[in-house]
Amino acid sequence: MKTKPDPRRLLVIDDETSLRRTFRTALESMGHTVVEVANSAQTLDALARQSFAAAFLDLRLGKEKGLDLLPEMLKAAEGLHVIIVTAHASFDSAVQALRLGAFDYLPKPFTPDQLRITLDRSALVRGLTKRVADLEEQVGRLVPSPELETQEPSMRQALDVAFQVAASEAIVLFRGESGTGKTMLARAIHAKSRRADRPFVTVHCPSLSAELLESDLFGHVRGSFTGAVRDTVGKVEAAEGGTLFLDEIGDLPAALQPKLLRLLQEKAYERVGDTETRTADVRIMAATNRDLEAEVKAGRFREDLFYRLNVIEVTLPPLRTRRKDVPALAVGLLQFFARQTGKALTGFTPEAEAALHAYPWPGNVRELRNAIERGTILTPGPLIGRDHLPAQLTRAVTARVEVGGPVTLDELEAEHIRRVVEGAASLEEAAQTLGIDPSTLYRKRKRTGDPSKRES
Ligand SMILES: Nc1ncnc2c1ncn2[C@@H]1O[C@H](COP(=O)(O)OP(=O)(O)OP(=O)(O)O)[C@@H](O)[C@H]1O
Repeated sequence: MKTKPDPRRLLVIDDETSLRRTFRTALESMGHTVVEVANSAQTLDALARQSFAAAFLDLRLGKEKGLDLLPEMLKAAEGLHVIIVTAHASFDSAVQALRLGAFDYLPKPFTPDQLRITLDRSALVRGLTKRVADLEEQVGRLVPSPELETQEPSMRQALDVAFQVAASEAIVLFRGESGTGKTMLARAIHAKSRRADRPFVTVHCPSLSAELLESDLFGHVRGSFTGAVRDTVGKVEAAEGGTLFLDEIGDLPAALQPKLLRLLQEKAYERVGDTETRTADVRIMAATNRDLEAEVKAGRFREDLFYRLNVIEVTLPPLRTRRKDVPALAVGLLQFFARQTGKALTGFTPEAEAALHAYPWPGNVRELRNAIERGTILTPGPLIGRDHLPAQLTRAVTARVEVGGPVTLDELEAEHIRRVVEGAASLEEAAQTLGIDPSTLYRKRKRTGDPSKRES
């Protein structure tokens, strides 16, 4: 079994004993632990036994070549920083080693300072790599993974179009009410495109004045307006190689519309206050919950820009028209928030399920997400009950639950118990009114997940 990674343990691979000694003296004086090996077999054996922060590899190892060993080392110890060392420094071998995955290149003879600088850089990169991995994990815990399965034809169609164009460079315009998942789907398309490992940058069109939005988008040069104290990169440049997502495009100020059109058509733009024309390599996606055709008719949105944007249209249906998807979405969100809060939740009570089903969800998936988050926090577990959900959901069902109405006996019983408990001073009193004993009331309330009154 391998030892735990030790940030100070280094491997020196050199066939000359005297050079290994020189390395050892210099590295040990810097506080490192050194393991010396002389050939490829010993190297691979050492890598199988121990983890190293970095390895120094001589390009000439007697009859063996360091460049041949390098790929095997990287296979044996993924992410290892291999620093190539050679007296026969040549630009070609350096480039070849770096291409093969070497971390750095050190020509012999080197000074202790050169050694230290290379190792400092290696430690810095290792620290940053770990930080990025930690942050990615944290972000993963903050954002639920998108539920991309659907039982509703309108959503199926939207997803099909979206994923058909994912690999292309086509401009995509997402339409649909607020909270239907336009941003989520744009991100999912980006993640499936060849730009996936480049940035996804969002611009909220309504949040800034025309002047600030222009600077936010295209950047500005120092002195171009009061407060512009240094040259600043815009989001178009920040998204270089990736995707620029223009949210609420219907709110793009008229003054900026021709500039965006030029960006779409020619990929060209200038920073505010600059004369230099720059070119952008970005894929554009945009979203709107407005009736853009009406905006065009009213003269608020340029027709040519509308047609340029509307190449591929993906319309996300409101949640009230895709009720069959509510259970899967709700379960996915419950699992996400359970993981986030560390609670062992298994699902919903039948009454909570009925409430989720009956509610029209005017705020769409965003409202569903918030409702489930609330339920996850409020339930003592393992089920989310109806009363852990926001009041508007309960009201919607309560309004439906009437004697003689289209409700099940279970729903009627649960509602009757809830109202009696609400009006009683204690659970004993409620049980008496209901004609059952308190333990039966306790069991029934536990089943329906009604926590509105504590046991007295
Ligand atoms: N299919 C889905 N699976 C999981 N979560 C989803 C899904 N669709 C939307 N959400 C969640 O719902 C919330 C709203 O989604 P999103 O921001 O994409 O909506 P939007 O249409 O862009 O809203 P707005 O128009 O207000 O910007 C987000 O928290 C998102 O994570």
